[in-house]
Amino acid sequence: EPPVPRGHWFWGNCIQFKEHAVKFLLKAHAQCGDVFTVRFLNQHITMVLDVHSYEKFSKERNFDFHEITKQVNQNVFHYELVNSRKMISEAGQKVNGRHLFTSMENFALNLKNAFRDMKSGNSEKQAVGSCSTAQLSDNERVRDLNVINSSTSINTTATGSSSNIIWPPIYKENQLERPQIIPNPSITTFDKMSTCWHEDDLRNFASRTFFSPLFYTIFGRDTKGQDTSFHPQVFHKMFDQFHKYFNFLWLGVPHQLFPEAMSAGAVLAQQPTSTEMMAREGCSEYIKFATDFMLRHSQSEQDIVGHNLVFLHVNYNTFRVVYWCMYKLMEDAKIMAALREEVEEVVEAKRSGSSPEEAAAEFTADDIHKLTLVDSFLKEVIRSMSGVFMIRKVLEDTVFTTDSGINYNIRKGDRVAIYPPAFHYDPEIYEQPETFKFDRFVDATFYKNGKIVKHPLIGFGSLCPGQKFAILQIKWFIINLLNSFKLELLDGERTGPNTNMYGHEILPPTHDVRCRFLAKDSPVTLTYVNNYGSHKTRNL
Ligand code: HEM
Repeated sequence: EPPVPRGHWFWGNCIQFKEHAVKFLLKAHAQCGDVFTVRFLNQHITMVLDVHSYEKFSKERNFDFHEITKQVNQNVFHYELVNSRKMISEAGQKVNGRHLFTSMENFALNLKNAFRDMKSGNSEKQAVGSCSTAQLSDNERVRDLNVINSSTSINTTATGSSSNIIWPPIYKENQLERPQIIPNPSITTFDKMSTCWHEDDLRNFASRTFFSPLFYTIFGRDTKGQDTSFHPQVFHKMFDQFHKYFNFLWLGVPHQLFPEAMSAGAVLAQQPTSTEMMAREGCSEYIKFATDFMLRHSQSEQDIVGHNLVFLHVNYNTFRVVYWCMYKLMEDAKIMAALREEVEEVVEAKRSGSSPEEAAAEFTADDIHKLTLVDSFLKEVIRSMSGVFMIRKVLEDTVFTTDSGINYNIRKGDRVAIYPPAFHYDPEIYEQPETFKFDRFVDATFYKNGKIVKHPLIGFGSLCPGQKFAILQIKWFIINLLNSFKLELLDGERTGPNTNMYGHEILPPTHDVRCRFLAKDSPVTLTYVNNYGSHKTRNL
């Protein structure tokens, strides 16, 4: 049986893990070997800390991921997905193959709009939604969404005591009784932001340039063009608040202990009905498929709300990576200069038209992937910031044979995990793992125990269906960002990953930083070209 590292008689290894998961696991590995079992209160997780055993681990049929997602869905988002294996496997195809390119095309359009709005000042119109108390149940009536119109802050508060707020909200059987989201008339416009530098919190800047297009790519836009509480900036703010408690919630600690998470959850539950959602312009194929699937399996509107939030939750990882990309570019002038040079060179080579106004450059997915420094930089961000478990439930007593041929008896009912951050910070695989080296992955091969590591970067686990889409989105964002903006940190502003949050797919920062940015004059217009031919053209 795998050995067990020493821990507290009651907490097990909780405290060591919370202090610094990677340091604890690397130390336990040195003492116990490649496979050992840690204990969190009464839950046992067997860690397979051998990078060469990754494929065997991923392919072991008795190690099941669905039991884990079921736990997250129930404990955090309060719903159960009927026929979940089929649903995830079929929905996952909606962001892969030819769908990858159409999804990307939608994202690129939304990104273009977000950048255009940033420059014209439109993105600073913060839509504000509040529920009409006449239309709401008692539980919903206590929520009042106040969004302060400011370039730097959105303040969403729930009036009434938090104990009045119920998460998950209780809907009546009639699906039309879902909370109505009403248009909010208070919209403020701001001056154009071109021609001068603007200061902002990095989260806010990243939210307006990246989270907004991400949100619209998933949920589309209201065809009537109404601004409501179902708005990217409101959801971003609330998700941030909700996510702080994610590790506790999925382990099963009751929501009631976290009033802040409950009030955020109550706001996040205010979504269009499934019919309204599917009619939204640009609603993703993934959401449409999943909603239709769930309706066919007689799932409730509340279940669909829960699923929408799970989907936003997985996409939120992409936002977190983008935050770190922006930060790392600004933190080191050398990195900024090197990536800017690579992007400008490619854009210049591709640009057409003689005057700046006519200048345009087209990129296919292949073109995007050819930028080797952008590629390496993104991998380095994922290496240094991922915090996720690749965790499975053990369905049957299993003899697991590591790559080096050692057998371990793994018990049915336990959990078993690979911990990618422990590989990502293994000094034998990565020289000076604590140092951020943006070009680390250029033409690089990594070794452990003298053998090539086939999968040195495991930030997406083995099952994430969104990996290709996320990578393409982020690279395209970086190219557009460098093409359109100059950006820098304000003096003395520094942050780092919050290592108390290991367990999140991508670590959040310990605190936010202030930055300033300047929209470039007449940047080259960048267009993403769908390799498979635009679905928009095909539909004509
Ligand atoms: C940088 C961005 C992302 C990161 C770091 C990330 C990471 C992960 C990880 C670590 C897992 C668990 C996989 C495993 O244990 O083998 C996962 C699962 C999943 N991810 Fe992602 N992900 C990202 C973006 C996305 C996007 C954009 C989508 C959708 C378009 C997505 C959809 C999913 C889904 C549906 C699952 C659950 C799969 C299942 O239940 O079988 N992810 N992701």
